[in-house]
Amino acid sequence: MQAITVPDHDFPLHDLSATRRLEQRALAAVPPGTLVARAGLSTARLALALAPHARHCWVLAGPGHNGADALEAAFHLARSGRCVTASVFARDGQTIVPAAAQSLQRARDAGANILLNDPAAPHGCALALDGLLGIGSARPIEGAMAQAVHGFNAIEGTRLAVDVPSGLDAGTGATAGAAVAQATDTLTMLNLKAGLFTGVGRAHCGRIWLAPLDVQDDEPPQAWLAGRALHMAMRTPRGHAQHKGSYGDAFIVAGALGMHGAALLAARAALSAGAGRVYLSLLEGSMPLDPTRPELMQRDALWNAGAERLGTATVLCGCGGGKAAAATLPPLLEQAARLVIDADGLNALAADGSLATALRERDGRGQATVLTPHPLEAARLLDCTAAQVQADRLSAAQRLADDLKAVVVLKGSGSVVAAPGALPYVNATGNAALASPGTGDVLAGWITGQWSTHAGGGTSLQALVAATVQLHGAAADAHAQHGPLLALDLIGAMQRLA
Ligand SMILES: NC(=O)C1=CN([C@@H]2O[C@H](COP(=O)(O)OP(=O)(O)OC[C@H]3O[C@@H](n4cnc5c(N)ncnc54)[C@H](OP(=O)(O)O)[C@@H]3O)[C@@H](O)[C@H]2O)[C@@H](O)CC1
Ligand SMILES: Nc1ncnc2c1ncn2[C@@H]1O[C@H](COP(=O)(O)OP(=O)(O)O)[C@@H](O)[C@H]1O
Repeated sequence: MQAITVPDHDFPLHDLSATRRLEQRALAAVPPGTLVARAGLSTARLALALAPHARHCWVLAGPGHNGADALEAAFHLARSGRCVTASVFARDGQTIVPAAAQSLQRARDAGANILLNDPAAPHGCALALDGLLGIGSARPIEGAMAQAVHGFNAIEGTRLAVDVPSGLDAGTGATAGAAVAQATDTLTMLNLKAGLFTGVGRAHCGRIWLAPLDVQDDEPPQAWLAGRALHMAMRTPRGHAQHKGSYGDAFIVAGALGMHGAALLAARAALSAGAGRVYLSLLEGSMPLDPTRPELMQRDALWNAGAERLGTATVLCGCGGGKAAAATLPPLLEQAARLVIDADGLNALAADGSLATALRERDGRGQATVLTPHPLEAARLLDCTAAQVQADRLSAAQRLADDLKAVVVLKGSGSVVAAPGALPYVNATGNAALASPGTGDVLAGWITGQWSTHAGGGTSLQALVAATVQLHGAAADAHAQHGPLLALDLIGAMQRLA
């Protein structure tokens, strides 16, 4: 059993079809009941480690194998002297699976109190196990089972989800319905399911643990949980004889009236990421020199700098750019060798099909592009709703990457970094301290600066972007106990970790 935080190396993530194939092969390889026995024992061990002093335990069990795992854990908890109430839920006339019936009998024989369709939480319980639904969750949870979920969520203490928090789609990280378990810990079996790490997955799972159940995970992955090695690979030492020209020019094309702060955040982030020279070109109005960052240079209309300069620079367009961003895109799409498009640059792309066509054509000329949409910006690009994007973040990001021939960061909890024809990364760092204005500008600026320093290197662009997303989140994780992280402070926090 291992806690999954940020893995050292990229860790395979699976969708539910691959999980089912793995489960079926594993079941066929061992005597009946073996996997449920292992899952139940692992669950009980983790529960006792997390809540060693809990006397009263509440085990919620559904009619399927998720319930069987939980009832097997109930047996071990009762046998270890805990006072266990196991509430089993099944529709009228529905029989629970044989494995669950066997474990139920063992739990009852060990002294557990068994209740049927009773959602009331026992008094004084400091440990609750959610084994209502796992990967077989098929529709919104209703009725007594929904009440039990709400009762589970109200337990003050350890709330351990078995395999998957009930009501969460472990393939996508979306939920159906209002009743969704809110765990403090989730012990997932056999493999890591992608939906535990993106969308609302992390919010519902709490800490994530993996119990491989002695089964070799040999299914090809559908995505990677980004490992720490990605960021480490970006930490290339500066050569003794290198000069600022070795780290490239970054052009920041951003900042409409009233939004100059966004432009400044992006420019400062590009500078802190290591770009050799950072030039800021405001889209509207003017701004005095930044006295605390005199290294920044301002230039007019850099989008008209011509093919020679744009062809060697790394350019960011967007970041508080307002409607003025649209007019800068035709020359940038045609001439910029390396182009990051954020915020209003993305909205301009969504509004004008000819810009999207120009974006697609860049790939054929060997010009690379990074797009950094949040879910609503992604929805505009995909011509759907933000809810539809959030319903399956991995495939939304992949569709955008494949269609627009760009590396795409779909931002939010568990950011997805997709590239055409490659498996997406899911980022394992970050938290709601990042839900503060301007942190996206910092991300876009840092990607631009980082890319500028690696412009000639062999690192894959997708890996470089995923490494920056990881660093951005890690800075927030280091700050997690201190409330929102202000965007300017985020730059300093990233610099300390870089
Ligand atoms: N097989 C093994 O040995 C291993 C299995 N493992 C474990 O098994 C889990 C998968 O088990 P599973 O396939 O039985 O599905 P599971 O999540 O229990 O749910 C299906 C049941 O729920 C019902 N149901 C569905 N939706 C519902 C709703 N909204 N509201 C109410 N009921 C609903 C549905 O019946 P229905 O009502 O749809 O007819 C069906 O009865 C997996 O997550 C892991 O924990 C692993 O430990 C490895 C070893
Ligand atoms: N709950 C969260 N968990 C992880 N990352 C988050 C969370 N909320 C926001 N973020 C990150 O913060 C950044 C916000 O970007 P964005 O929405 O563009 O904000 P802004 O436009 O104000 O800069 C993104 O990188 C996003 O992934």
